[in-house]
Amino acid sequence: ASQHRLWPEIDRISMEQLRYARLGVGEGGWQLFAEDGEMKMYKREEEVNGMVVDPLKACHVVRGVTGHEMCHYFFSPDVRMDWETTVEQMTVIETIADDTLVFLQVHKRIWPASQRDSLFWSHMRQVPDHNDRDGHDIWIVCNHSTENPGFPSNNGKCVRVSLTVCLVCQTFIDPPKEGVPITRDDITCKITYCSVVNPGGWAPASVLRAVYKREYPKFLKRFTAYVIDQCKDKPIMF
Ligand SMILES: CCCc1ccc(-c2ccc(S(=O)(=O)CCO)cc2)cc1[C@H]1C[C@H]1c1ccccn1
Repeated sequence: ASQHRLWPEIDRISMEQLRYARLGVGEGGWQLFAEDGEMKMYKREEEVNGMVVDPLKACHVVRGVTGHEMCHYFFSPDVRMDWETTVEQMTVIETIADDTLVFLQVHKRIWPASQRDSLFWSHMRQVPDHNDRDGHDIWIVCNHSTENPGFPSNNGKCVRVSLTVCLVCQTFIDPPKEGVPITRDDITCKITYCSVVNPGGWAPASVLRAVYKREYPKFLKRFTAYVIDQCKDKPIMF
Protein backbone atom coordinates (compact mmCIF):
# COMPACT_ATOMS: atom_id res chain seq x y z
CA ALA A 1 0.00 0.00 0.00
CA SER A 2 2.92 2.31 0.69
CA GLN A 3 3.36 3.30 -2.97
CA HIS A 4 -0.32 4.15 -3.58
CA ARG A 5 -1.10 7.86 -4.18
CA LEU A 6 -3.48 7.88 -1.17
CA TRP A 7 -0.95 6.33 1.19
CA PRO A 8 0.38 9.57 2.77
CA GLU A 9 -3.20 10.68 3.56
CA ILE A 10 -4.19 7.21 4.82
CA ASP A 11 -1.16 7.06 7.10
CA ARG A 12 -1.59 10.63 8.42
CA ILE A 13 -5.35 10.44 9.07
CA SER A 14 -5.17 6.97 10.64
CA MET A 15 -2.58 8.15 13.14
CA GLU A 16 -4.45 11.44 13.77
CA GLN A 17 -7.62 9.45 14.49
CA LEU A 18 -5.72 7.14 16.86
CA ARG A 19 -4.56 10.15 18.88
CA TYR A 20 -8.05 11.71 18.76
CA ALA A 21 -9.69 8.48 19.96
CA ARG A 22 -7.29 8.23 22.90
CA LEU A 23 -8.09 11.73 24.15
CA GLY A 24 -10.41 11.48 27.14
CA VAL A 25 -13.93 12.87 27.17
CA GLY A 26 -13.18 15.02 30.20
CA GLU A 27 -12.46 18.08 28.10
CA GLY A 28 -13.77 19.38 24.80
CA GLY A 29 -17.47 19.70 25.56
CA TRP A 30 -18.46 16.05 25.22
CA GLN A 31 -21.92 15.28 26.57
CA LEU A 32 -22.95 11.75 27.55
CA PHE A 33 -26.15 10.91 25.64
CA ALA A 34 -26.47 7.15 25.93
CA GLU A 35 -25.34 4.50 28.37
CA ASP A 36 -25.85 0.73 28.32
CA GLY A 37 -23.78 -1.35 30.72
CA GLU A 38 -20.15 -0.72 29.80
CA MET A 39 -21.08 1.28 26.68
CA LYS A 40 -20.97 5.06 27.04
CA MET A 41 -21.80 7.34 24.10
CA TYR A 42 -20.80 10.97 23.94
CA LYS A 43 -21.50 13.66 21.39
CA ARG A 44 -20.69 17.30 20.73
CA GLU A 45 -23.36 19.39 19.05
CA GLU A 46 -21.74 21.05 16.02
CA GLU A 47 -23.12 22.50 12.79
CA VAL A 48 -21.24 23.32 9.60
CA ASN A 49 -23.11 25.66 7.21
CA GLY A 50 -26.30 24.91 9.14
CA MET A 51 -25.82 21.16 8.81
CA VAL A 52 -25.60 18.91 11.87
CA VAL A 53 -22.17 17.22 11.99
CA ASP A 54 -22.23 16.20 15.67
CA PRO A 55 -18.96 14.37 16.44
CA LEU A 56 -19.57 11.13 18.30
CA LYS A 57 -17.28 9.19 20.64
CA ALA A 58 -18.31 5.83 22.10
CA CYS A 59 -16.36 3.91 24.73
CA HIS A 60 -17.12 0.27 25.40
CA VAL A 61 -15.57 -2.78 27.07
CA VAL A 62 -16.26 -6.17 25.54
CA ARG A 63 -15.26 -9.44 27.20
CA GLY A 64 -14.14 -12.55 25.33
CA VAL A 65 -12.83 -11.01 22.09
CA THR A 66 -9.55 -9.36 21.07
CA GLY A 67 -9.02 -5.98 19.42
CA HIS A 68 -7.71 -7.78 16.36
CA GLU A 69 -11.01 -9.72 16.10
CA MET A 70 -13.13 -6.57 16.54
CA CYS A 71 -11.20 -4.74 13.83
CA HIS A 72 -11.16 -7.75 11.52
CA TYR A 73 -14.98 -7.96 11.48
CA PHE A 74 -15.44 -4.18 11.31
CA PHE A 75 -13.12 -3.97 8.29
CA SER A 76 -14.26 -7.08 6.41
CA PRO A 77 -16.52 -6.37 3.41
CA ASP A 78 -17.68 -10.01 3.38
CA VAL A 79 -19.59 -9.69 6.66
CA ARG A 80 -20.54 -5.98 6.57
CA MET A 81 -24.17 -6.60 5.64
CA ASP A 82 -24.51 -9.12 8.49
CA TRP A 83 -24.29 -6.39 11.14
CA GLU A 84 -24.68 -3.02 9.31
CA THR A 85 -28.47 -2.49 9.12
CA THR A 86 -28.44 1.12 7.84
CA VAL A 87 -26.74 0.30 4.55
CA GLU A 88 -28.72 -0.75 1.47
CA GLN A 89 -25.79 -1.49 -0.86
CA MET A 90 -22.06 -1.93 -0.25
CA THR A 91 -19.39 -2.29 -2.93
CA VAL A 92 -15.61 -2.48 -2.73
CA ILE A 93 -14.58 -0.26 -5.64
CA GLU A 94 -10.82 -0.48 -5.12
CA THR A 95 -8.43 -2.83 -3.34
CA ILE A 96 -5.38 -0.75 -2.41
CA ALA A 97 -3.91 -3.53 -0.26
CA ASP A 98 -5.18 -6.47 1.81
CA ASP A 99 -5.58 -4.03 4.73
CA THR A 100 -6.80 -1.04 2.69
CA LEU A 101 -10.01 -0.93 0.63
CA VAL A 102 -12.25 1.73 -0.91
CA PHE A 103 -15.99 1.28 -0.20
CA LEU A 104 -19.05 2.77 -1.86
CA GLN A 105 -22.15 2.46 0.38
CA VAL A 106 -25.73 3.51 -0.25
CA HIS A 107 -27.41 4.23 3.07
CA LYS A 108 -31.06 3.69 3.87
CA ARG A 109 -33.03 6.86 3.32
CA ILE A 110 -33.82 8.96 6.38
CA TRP A 111 -37.22 10.51 5.64
CA PRO A 112 -37.79 13.38 4.76
CA ALA A 113 -34.14 13.92 3.78
CA SER A 114 -32.88 12.54 0.45
CA GLN A 115 -30.96 9.28 0.34
CA ARG A 116 -27.23 9.37 1.10
CA ASP A 117 -24.22 7.48 -0.16
CA SER A 118 -20.66 7.37 1.14
CA LEU A 119 -17.36 6.69 -0.61
CA PHE A 120 -14.42 6.11 1.72
CA TRP A 121 -11.11 4.37 2.09
CA SER A 122 -10.89 1.91 4.97
CA HIS A 123 -7.53 0.99 6.53
CA MET A 124 -6.77 -1.52 9.27
CA ARG A 125 -3.50 -1.67 11.13
CA GLN A 126 -1.87 -2.87 14.32
CA VAL A 127 -0.11 -0.17 16.32
CA PRO A 128 2.47 -1.36 18.87
CA ASP A 129 1.48 0.37 22.09
CA HIS A 130 4.70 0.67 24.07
CA ASN A 131 3.68 3.35 26.52
CA ASP A 132 0.86 1.30 27.99
CA ARG A 133 1.98 -0.57 31.13
CA ASP A 134 0.12 -3.70 30.03
CA GLY A 135 2.09 -3.49 26.77
CA HIS A 136 -0.83 -4.74 24.65
CA ASP A 137 -1.03 -3.88 20.99
CA ILE A 138 -3.71 -1.63 19.66
CA TRP A 139 -5.67 -2.41 16.50
CA ILE A 140 -7.39 0.36 14.56
CA VAL A 141 -9.70 0.64 11.55
CA CYS A 142 -10.02 4.12 10.07
CA ASN A 143 -12.65 5.05 7.45
CA HIS A 144 -12.31 8.40 5.67
CA SER A 145 -14.17 9.87 2.70
CA THR A 146 -12.34 10.04 -0.59
CA GLU A 147 -13.17 10.87 -4.20
CA ASN A 148 -13.09 8.64 -7.23
CA PRO A 149 -13.78 10.00 -10.73
CA GLY A 150 -15.56 6.78 -11.59
CA PHE A 151 -18.12 7.46 -8.83
CA PRO A 152 -18.88 11.19 -8.88
CA SER A 153 -20.76 12.63 -5.89
CA ASN A 154 -23.18 14.53 -8.15
CA ASN A 155 -24.67 11.29 -9.45
CA GLY A 156 -28.15 12.75 -9.15
CA LYS A 157 -29.60 9.93 -7.07
CA CYS A 158 -27.87 10.25 -3.66
CA VAL A 159 -26.35 13.08 -1.65
CA ARG A 160 -22.71 12.17 -0.89
CA VAL A 161 -21.89 12.38 2.81
CA SER A 162 -18.36 13.00 4.03
CA LEU A 163 -17.22 10.98 7.02
CA THR A 164 -14.28 10.13 9.24
CA VAL A 165 -14.69 7.10 11.47
CA CYS A 166 -12.24 5.17 13.60
CA LEU A 167 -12.52 2.04 15.69
CA VAL A 168 -9.61 1.77 18.14
CA CYS A 169 -9.37 -1.47 20.14
CA GLN A 170 -6.97 -2.47 22.90
CA THR A 171 -6.79 -6.05 24.23
CA PHE A 172 -6.19 -6.87 27.90
CA ILE A 173 -5.35 -10.39 29.04
CA ASP A 174 -5.67 -11.57 32.66
CA PRO A 175 -2.86 -14.11 32.54
CA PRO A 176 -4.03 -17.53 33.77
CA LYS A 177 -1.74 -19.60 36.00
CA GLU A 178 1.71 -20.46 34.61
CA GLY A 179 1.44 -22.97 31.75
CA VAL A 180 -2.38 -22.71 31.57
CA PRO A 181 -3.54 -21.71 28.06
CA ILE A 182 -5.36 -18.38 27.68
CA THR A 183 -9.12 -18.77 27.13
CA ARG A 184 -11.69 -16.17 26.03
CA ASP A 185 -12.63 -15.76 29.70
CA ASP A 186 -9.21 -14.19 30.25
CA ILE A 187 -9.64 -11.58 27.48
CA THR A 188 -11.14 -8.08 27.55
CA CYS A 189 -11.24 -5.55 24.71
CA LYS A 190 -11.46 -1.79 25.32
CA ILE A 191 -13.10 -0.07 22.35
CA THR A 192 -13.25 3.58 21.31
CA TYR A 193 -15.44 4.35 18.29
CA CYS A 194 -15.34 7.87 16.89
CA SER A 195 -17.36 9.23 13.99
CA VAL A 196 -18.02 12.55 12.29
CA VAL A 197 -20.54 12.40 9.46
CA ASN A 198 -21.28 15.51 7.41
CA PRO A 199 -24.63 14.89 5.72
CA GLY A 200 -23.35 16.65 2.60
CA GLY A 201 -26.54 18.59 2.09
CA TRP A 202 -29.61 19.83 3.89
CA ALA A 203 -31.22 17.49 6.43
CA PRO A 204 -33.42 18.65 9.31
CA ALA A 205 -31.29 18.96 12.47
CA SER A 206 -34.02 17.51 14.69
CA VAL A 207 -34.43 14.47 12.43
CA LEU A 208 -30.67 13.84 12.18
CA ARG A 209 -30.10 14.19 15.92
CA ALA A 210 -32.98 11.77 16.58
CA VAL A 211 -31.53 9.27 14.10
CA TYR A 212 -28.03 9.56 15.59
CA LYS A 213 -29.43 9.12 19.11
CA ARG A 214 -31.25 5.95 18.04
CA GLU A 215 -28.88 4.47 15.47
CA TYR A 216 -25.45 4.77 17.06
CA PRO A 217 -26.18 2.88 20.29
CA LYS A 218 -28.06 0.24 18.26
CA PHE A 219 -25.18 -0.04 15.78
CA LEU A 220 -22.45 -0.52 18.41
CA LYS A 221 -24.50 -3.00 20.46
CA ARG A 222 -25.39 -5.01 17.36
CA PHE A 223 -21.83 -4.97 16.01
CA THR A 224 -20.18 -6.05 19.29
CA ALA A 225 -22.77 -8.81 19.81
CA TYR A 226 -22.09 -9.99 16.25
CA VAL A 227 -18.33 -10.24 16.86
CA ILE A 228 -18.81 -12.11 20.16
CA ASP A 229 -21.10 -14.58 18.41
CA GLN A 230 -18.75 -15.05 15.43
CA CYS A 231 -15.72 -15.62 17.68
CA LYS A 232 -17.13 -17.75 20.48
CA ASP A 233 -16.35 -21.14 18.89
CA LYS A 234 -13.21 -20.06 17.00
CA PRO A 235 -9.57 -20.01 18.09
CA ILE A 236 -8.52 -16.65 19.53
CA MET A 237 -7.09 -14.23 16.91
CA PHE A 238 -4.53 -12.22 18.96
C1 LIG B 1 -27.41 11.91 6.84
C2 LIG B 1 -26.25 11.03 7.26
C3 LIG B 1 -26.64 9.56 7.12
C4 LIG B 1 -25.49 8.67 7.54
C5 LIG B 1 -24.61 8.22 6.57
C6 LIG B 1 -23.55 7.38 6.90
C7 LIG B 1 -23.39 6.95 8.21
C8 LIG B 1 -22.31 6.02 8.58
C9 LIG B 1 -21.35 5.63 7.65
C10 LIG B 1 -20.34 4.73 7.99
C11 LIG B 1 -20.30 4.19 9.25
S1 LIG B 1 -19.03 3.08 9.70
O1 LIG B 1 -18.88 3.14 11.12
O2 LIG B 1 -17.89 3.38 8.90
C12 LIG B 1 -19.55 1.42 9.34
C13 LIG B 1 -19.60 1.16 7.88
O3 LIG B 1 -20.89 1.40 7.41
C14 LIG B 1 -21.24 4.56 10.19
C15 LIG B 1 -22.26 5.45 9.85
C16 LIG B 1 -24.25 7.43 9.21
C17 LIG B 1 -25.30 8.29 8.88
C18 LIG B 1 -26.25 8.77 9.89
C19 LIG B 1 -27.60 8.23 9.79
C20 LIG B 1 -26.78 8.01 11.00
C21 LIG B 1 -26.35 6.67 11.36
C22 LIG B 1 -25.77 6.45 12.57
C23 LIG B 1 -25.36 5.18 12.88
C24 LIG B 1 -25.52 4.19 11.97
C25 LIG B 1 -26.07 4.48 10.76
N1 LIG B 1 -26.51 5.71 10.43
